[in-house]
Amino acid sequence: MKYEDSIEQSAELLRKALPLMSRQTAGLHPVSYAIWYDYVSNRNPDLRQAIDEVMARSGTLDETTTRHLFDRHVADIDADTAARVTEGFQRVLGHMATSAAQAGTDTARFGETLGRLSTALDQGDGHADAVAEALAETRAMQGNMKALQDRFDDSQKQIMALREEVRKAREESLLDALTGLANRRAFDQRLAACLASTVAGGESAPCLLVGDIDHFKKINDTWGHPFGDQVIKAVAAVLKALAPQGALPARVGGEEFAVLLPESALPDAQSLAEMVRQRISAARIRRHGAEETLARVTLSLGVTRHKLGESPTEFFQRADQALYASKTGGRDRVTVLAA
Ligand SMILES: Nc1nc2c(ncn2[C@@H]2O[C@H](COP(=O)(O)OP(=O)(O)OP(=O)(O)O)[C@@H](O)[C@H]2O)c(=O)[nH]1
Repeated sequence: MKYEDSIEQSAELLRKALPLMSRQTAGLHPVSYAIWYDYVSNRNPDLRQAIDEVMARSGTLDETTTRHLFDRHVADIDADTAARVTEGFQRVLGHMATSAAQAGTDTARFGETLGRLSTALDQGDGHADAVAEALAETRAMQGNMKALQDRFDDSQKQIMALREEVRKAREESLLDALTGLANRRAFDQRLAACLASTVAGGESAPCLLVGDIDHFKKINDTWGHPFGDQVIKAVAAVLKALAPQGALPARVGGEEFAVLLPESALPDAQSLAEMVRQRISAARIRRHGAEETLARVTLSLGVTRHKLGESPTEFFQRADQALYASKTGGRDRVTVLAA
């Protein structure tokens, strides 16, 4: 879920979320704010459905359910960021609560003054004084309201900054830091979503390439770990460059890669794997700061096509079997295992 709302949109969503939050038995805190914000924004269908189901069943969200929904549908970010953001929301909402209480006090005081003035006017005495007092009170009230508005605006900005932090953390949690490719977590999520939306028919189906750098341990042992990292980055760059639009190249393990092709014919997936293999085998990776070039780096690959109804694990395992056949068959090759 991405949070890219303008301040105005965010304020509007906040206005919609607050009354919903306040009707629950769970307290008014950042965790409940986060789920109700997503609920009213209508962009998290799974969360919305889950909340609707709980509400239909029990009529309210308690603390445990609120926390559970947050963990499950909103907070897939690391614990440190979640703690920092939670604390930030706490501060902002606390600030807003103080402002709202202050507004209540000011309004009550203003009401009392007007009441007193109205009585004085009814009794017909001290008109001039009463009008002057009313004017002064009105001005003071306007000043207070302006200050209150500024504080709300400030709180909104802080909320936006916190949301941006969550968005970035979430994005980073799906990327492999070394290569910038999708990481295993992102790959698993996309694979599951892709298979869930697959329908029968036609030549096209999800296809999967998995690749593993050959004799990588030897590369590390001979040239050192930093150079091993450089090789991993070079392989990632080839995958990134050759993956067609819509495909997801990912680093799924230390020296293991995968490319998910959501809709492809098996021969096309095979050609892509062959192209990747050739490009890597033809490349010569130079050590940073060194003149000599390295002996060839090669990649073994396995390719398969999804069988309708098959789980992500079964699908991946068959691609892995194909990869294993490439390894045992001599490496630097592509093996295809049809479904
Ligand atoms: N430099 C570097 N090495 C890594 C990283 N992750 C895993 N490795 C190393 O990758 C090596 C994998 O070696 P193995 O699985 O034994 O296989 P291999 O030497 O590649 O041989 P084959 O796969 O059989 O061709 C291990 O030595 C790991 O330490 C990483 O991020 N950077």
